[in-house]
Amino acid sequence: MTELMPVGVLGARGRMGAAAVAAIRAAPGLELVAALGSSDPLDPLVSAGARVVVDLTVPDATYDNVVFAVRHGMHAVVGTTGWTPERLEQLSAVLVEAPGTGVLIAPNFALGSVLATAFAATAARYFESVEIVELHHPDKIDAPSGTAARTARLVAAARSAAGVPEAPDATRDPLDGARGATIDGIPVHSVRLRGLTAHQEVLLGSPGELLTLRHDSFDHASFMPGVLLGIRSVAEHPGLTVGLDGYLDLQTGAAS
Ligand SMILES: NC(=O)C1=CN([C@@H]2O[C@H](COP(=O)(O)OP(=O)(O)OC[C@H]3O[C@@H](n4cnc5c(N)ncnc54)[C@H](O)[C@@H]3O)[C@@H](O)[C@H]2O)C=CC1
Ligand SMILES: O=C(O)C1=N[C@H](C(=O)O)C[C@H](O)C1
Repeated sequence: MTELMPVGVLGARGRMGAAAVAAIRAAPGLELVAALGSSDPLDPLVSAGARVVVDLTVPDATYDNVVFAVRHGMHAVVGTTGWTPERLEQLSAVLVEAPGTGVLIAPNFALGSVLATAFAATAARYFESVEIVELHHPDKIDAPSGTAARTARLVAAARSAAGVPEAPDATRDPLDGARGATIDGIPVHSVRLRGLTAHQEVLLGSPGELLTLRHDSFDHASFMPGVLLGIRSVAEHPGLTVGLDGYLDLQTGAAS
């Protein structure tokens, strides 16, 4: 008989956590052994024998949760936002002490979003201007979204590698916030609106043309295939992987 993979979920009573708990329960080959909330200690992950911990909590808690998992020999699949380049560096140092342990930090588990970000990075060097608009439900606590931050960083890196000059912008003395936040030189605008779930547009403009790359998650179901792929693949990817694209061959769409 094939052994089931024991999985623990942190943030199990949140929007994403509750959806992940249901998806794991329904997934062949996986066994939910712990479903913990904000007031629970983390020890049950260890006593229940979780091999993979899924973190879907809040930016303030996620780093400590992941370090706990790694130090106890568990792999981690993380959807929580708030991972700055400095935090990622700190986590990489922790992982050096735990060879063989894998951590996936995935700002977005929806395949369409992962593809849209990759397309944006590919297109970025060919346009004079790039701006990002992300639109979410008003219960989201972070802004800009983790997806927008990662998209901006990848777009900026691609433009810098190709030697693209700064985007033109004649604005003088704007009202605070009018031009959005700036991540690595890319303007990012955040909308919070009742009725929305998770949406992003990358606008790429050159004289006489506009390319819009838009992705919409209408339901948390969009994230679950990516969560399950992360759980099933993380042990085969020791060290730190940022972005679900690290587990995909985007040329063929297959899991690597
Ligand atoms: N990577 C992806 O595809 C997605 C990522 N997210 C991100 O996931 C995170 C959670 O989002 P939602 O579920 O919408 O938020 P939510 O607010 O509905 O859920 C967060 C849950 O975590 C719990 N929590 C807080 N601290 C905790 C701790 N130390 N241990 C255990 N549980 C703790 C809260 O009580 C709450 O139940 C956010 O950072 C969000 O941006 C959301 C959707 C998709
Ligand atoms: O909070 C959310 O809802 C989402 N958070 C992630 C992010 O910040 O990018 C992923 C998705 O946009 C939904």
